[in-house]
Amino acid sequence: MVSAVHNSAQNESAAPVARLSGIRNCFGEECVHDDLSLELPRGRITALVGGSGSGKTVLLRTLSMLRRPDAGQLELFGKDALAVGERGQRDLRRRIGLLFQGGALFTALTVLENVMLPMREHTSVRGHWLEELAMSKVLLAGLPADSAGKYPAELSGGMVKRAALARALALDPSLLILDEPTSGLDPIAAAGFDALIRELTDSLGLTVIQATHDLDSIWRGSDLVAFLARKRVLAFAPAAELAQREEQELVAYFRGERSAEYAKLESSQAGTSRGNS
Ligand SMILES: Nc1ncnc2c1ncn2[C@@H]1O[C@H](COP(=O)(O)OP(=O)(O)OP(=O)(O)O)[C@@H](O)[C@H]1O
Repeated sequence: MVSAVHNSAQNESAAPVARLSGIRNCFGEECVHDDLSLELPRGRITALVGGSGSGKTVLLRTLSMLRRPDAGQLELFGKDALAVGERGQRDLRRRIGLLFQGGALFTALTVLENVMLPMREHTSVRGHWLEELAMSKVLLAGLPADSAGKYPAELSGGMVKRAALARALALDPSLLILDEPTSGLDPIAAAGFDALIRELTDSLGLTVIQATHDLDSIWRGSDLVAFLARKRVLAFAPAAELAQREEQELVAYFRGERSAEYAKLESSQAGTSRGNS
């Protein structure tokens, strides 16, 4: 019995955190995904990229069990997420931290109250322990202690994202799912957010998938890039590898005009920082 438990723990740690295969998602006659497959390796940051409308958000909703696919398999933490029943799904959801576009914080609650909400709902921690635990998440997300008592409207855009991240971390998730976390942030705040995600991934052993259009996040903030096109994950590899591929969508994305402008900016910044050093 002990060794069976041990083996099952070992299997889980070797398996990908999430495995999607043969996924189809349709809205009426229109299918956004068809025969889509993807595996998220443990402890890595995956950037989910693709043109507008390619189905990044729908894929993240599928992965977080907010949307049941029309066909295909979804395995989370080694379990068949579409067959585990309501209670099983609740247990799996607890292991996922979500940060969707806009932050989606409750505006009538302070930052600390927002973070305490999922803790109240899913744990038996109460009283000052609850406050302390929530405070530890606020600090973990890189917010100053005095932001805990503030309302979302009193925070900058970057702080709202961090507050939403603190809430996503509330239940100590193993998988963090982020939908365009740096959109609307200036480049410095965005770089700070990317660095924080990297730090948390490394120190907490998180697995992260983030939909993004941000070239900095793709190149510097991720280990792997899942490129969505033709209703599936057309390619899954580090950005530098994808930039060498010849499929027309990848050429347009990684070697098109926007990329050339980015490369120019990168080399001028590198020149400036060399000049400064
Ligand atoms: N609830 C829905 N009902 C009908 N169609 C939907 C629904 N949700 C998404 N879609 C459609 O699915 C397609 C993919 O949408 P999705 O939001 O996943 O794209 P995206 O890649 O995240 O785009 P963006 O980069 O612009 O955020 C779009 O054509 C969208 O209109």
